[in-house]
Parts: sequence; structure tokens; C-alpha cells
Amino acid sequence: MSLLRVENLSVSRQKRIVVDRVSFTIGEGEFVGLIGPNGAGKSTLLRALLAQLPYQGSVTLNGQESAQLKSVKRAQFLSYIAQDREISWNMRVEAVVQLGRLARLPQFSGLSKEDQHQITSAIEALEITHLRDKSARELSGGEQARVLIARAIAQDTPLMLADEPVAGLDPAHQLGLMQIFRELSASGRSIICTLHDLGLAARWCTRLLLLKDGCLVADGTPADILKEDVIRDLYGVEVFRTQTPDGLIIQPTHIVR
Ligand SMILES: Nc1ncnc2c1ncn2[C@@H]1O[C@H](COP(=O)(O)OP(=O)(O)OP(=O)(O)O)[C@@H](O)[C@H]1O
Repeated sequence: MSLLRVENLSVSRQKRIVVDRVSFTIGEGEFVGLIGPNGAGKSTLLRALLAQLPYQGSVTLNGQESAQLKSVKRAQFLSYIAQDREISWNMRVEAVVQLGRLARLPQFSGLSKEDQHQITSAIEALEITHLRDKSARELSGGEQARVLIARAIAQDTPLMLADEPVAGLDPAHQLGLMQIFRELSASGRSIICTLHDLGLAARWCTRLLLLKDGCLVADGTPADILKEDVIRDLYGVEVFRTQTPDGLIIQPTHIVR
């Protein structure tokens, strides 16, 4: 059975259809890049999968309709890194990451060894060990983003949705996060991640979904999808594109529209 099955998904915002009859399925071990221009409907699509927005059509998580799942069940299956990653709570970094385990804690019980292991692994993976006792709201924007990414990773779900997770991260942490996502997918988890950086999408994702004006217009491997003419048509930019032993390299060079 697929982890996620999306059938004829449509979402309206203020009476305007912004996701239009989108269908796809996600199996285990996929690292999927969701790409498309500003306003294409990427965030709206992710939020509909989480049942944060009303939708038409069907979204099934492990065979169960997302909107009908209790939130605790959904959180055991699906983690989410939102686009807005400012933390305004006066909480220690480690306590924020611990929140990722909430959906798995039996009532009135403390953290188990497994919970502690997931929390420490996520903190180490995101390189925030030195920040764990600081107040999260006193961190830089990129540090706060890494704390919230660690929280989602500590949730340890079969499927993770990440909305522009590399925004605000320096190049080393961008590559580090792509590496983490690749390792998660190699271990059988799946990730759907919106990306504006076509270079990262080309190099790291196993599959791309291309959204344009709310419609899914392409679904395939980065090499198949990220062709010069497709990128020109979609974004109005020319790119430098080359295959290297490290994978496909794509760099936008100039605007053509
Ligand atoms: N709260 C809202 N109320 C009304 N319309 C909205 C709202 N949020 C988004 N929209 C509209 O829905 C459409 C899709 O927006 P969405 O944020 O899903 O796009 P996106 O592909 O994620 O864009 P970006 O790359 O800029 O993050 C846009 O036309 C936007 O104006």
C-alpha cells in the first residue's frame, strides 16, 4: 500500500481554486521535491495533505482519509516543517525538539529511552547541541529553523512534509539537510519538500512534482523534468545545465521573460 494517495485533490482559497484536481501517490523511501513558481499552490497542497485546509477529492495516509484521522494519529504518521519558522515561545531548544515526541507519549508518562534517543539524534543531526539549553526565541532565524526541523525529525514519522526547509540556512546547513533527507529516505521514510533551489532539487531529490497554476504538470525524475525548455516555460529563466559524476547541476543564469 502507498504511504500517501492523493486523488483529484482541489483546494479553494477565497472562492478561487488554487490546487486543481491533483493526483499522485507516494511510496516508501522517496525524496520528492515539490517545485513551481511563487503562488503555484505548493504550500496550500501541503497544508491540505495535513487537513489544515478543507479540500475536495481524497487524501489517504496509509489507507485512511487524512481529514477523518484524529490529530494524534495523523501526527504519528505525518510530520511538518512549516514555511514560517519563527519561534516566539520562551522555551529551551531541547524542550521544543521534545514536542516532536508528544504524539507518541502515553498519557501522563515521561520520555522513554527511545524518545530520548530520537531527540538527541535529531539535535545532533541539525548541529544544535551547543544551543540545547538556550531559549529558542533568542536564536537567529537559521538556528530557529534548524530547531523546528529537528523537532519534525524527532517525530520519526513515515512521511515528512517540508515547506522550503532550506530557506534561511547557510550553504553547509542546506547541504547537510539534503543529506539528512536522503539518509531518511534511504531508510524507508518519505519526504515531500518544496524547493525553489533547482540545483538542490536536481542533485538530491529522487522524484519531482511540478506544480503550475495549481495543476500538477509533471511528475518524474529530476533529469527528465528539469530540461532547459521546461524551466524557461515555467520560471522564465535560462539555466546552465550539466551532468557531473556528482549528479545533475542546474544554475539559473538570466531572466528571459
Ligand atoms: N490565506 C490566504 N487567503 C487567500 N488566498 C491565499 C492565502 N494563502 C495563499 N493564497 C493564494 O493561494 C495561491 C497559492 O498560494 P501558495 O502559498 O500555496 O503558493 P506557493 O506555491 O506555496 O507559493 P510560494 O512559492 O510563494 O511559497 C496564491 O495565489 C495565493 O495568493
